[in-house]
Amino acid sequence: MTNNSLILTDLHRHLDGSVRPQTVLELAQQFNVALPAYDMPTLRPYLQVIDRCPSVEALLAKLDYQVAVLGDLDAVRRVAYENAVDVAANGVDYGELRFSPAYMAGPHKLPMQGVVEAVIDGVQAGARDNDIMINLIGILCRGDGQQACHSELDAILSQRDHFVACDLAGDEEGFPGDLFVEHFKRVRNADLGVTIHAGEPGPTSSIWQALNELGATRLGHATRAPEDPKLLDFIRDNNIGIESCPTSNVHANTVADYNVHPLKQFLGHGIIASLNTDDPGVSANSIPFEYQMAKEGIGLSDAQLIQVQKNGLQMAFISNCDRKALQAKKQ
Ligand SMILES: O=c1[nH]cnc2c1ncn2[C@@H]1O[C@H](CO)[C@@H](O)[C@H]1O
Ligand SMILES: [Zn+2]
Repeated sequence: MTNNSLILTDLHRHLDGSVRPQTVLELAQQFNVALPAYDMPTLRPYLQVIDRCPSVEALLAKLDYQVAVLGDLDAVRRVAYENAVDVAANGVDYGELRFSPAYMAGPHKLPMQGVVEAVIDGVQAGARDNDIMINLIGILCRGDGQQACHSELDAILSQRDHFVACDLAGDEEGFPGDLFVEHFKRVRNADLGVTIHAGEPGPTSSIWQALNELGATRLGHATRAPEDPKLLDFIRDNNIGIESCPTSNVHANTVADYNVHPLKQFLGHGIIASLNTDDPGVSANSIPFEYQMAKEGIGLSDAQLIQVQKNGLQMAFISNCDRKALQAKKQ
């Protein structure tokens, strides 16, 4: 389903939502973390979505196991390294991994800057060993509130040169984007890109807010964008990239099924939308699986699948020079 002569990307993948189940189990034993079970068949349904969750919140609750086991900075480095290995194993040439320093540091009260450094270290080593290019996106966890998000941003900016962008994730309805205008001013002043989780499950006003007030040039999900035709036009006319994650949307019940996923409509509207995994640790998905479902479930044509793959490279938070260098690898 993917085209080998084109660069394959995964631009929306939470590093702290992509911890291998086996690693969760091993780290839990290492750090004496209580789990509902210690054998994989019994444990798996707690860690991963079996059919679907009733809501985004229910899906996100499953992620908590993945950070509960991060007992020290070596554990953080390990999951970061394994993330890079797993992205490469998906056949991806260029990946963007995002993570929340506060979410990862929280359970064992690790130093946030140390977490950032350990992630950088692990991802760099994994990318080097697997001959793949990976960039990092820092996440601000909306649910922690304004003050905590400023501290989280401090930790990210302490290693500014190792990031390409910042994102806002978590509880979109409880903590709307208006609370984070100052944070994203700081992000833009640091010359970092902006992508925002919006319109999943929040209303179209949340997407407008991300674009107009936070300065987003990319959107995570935006599954509710089709409710407002003017918004779709705006997204197309301003070359806003949409990071679609169909399996995650079906699992979180923000889209009823693949065959009603808006990706097809985005592409039909001329919007730059790409295919991504979101949280493979809970969804047990991969980039090849997303392309397969885009064809068989969403019903994209072969030409649309090629367009989606090209869109990934076009939307990437990299320079045009890097884009050309990546594409040259394939020729
Ligand atoms: O699909 C999603 N929607 C909104 N927030 C998410 C999603 N997946 C993960 N996170 C959030 O991202 C941070 C970890 O990277 C956590 O805040 C988690 O709740
Ligand atoms: Zn996400």
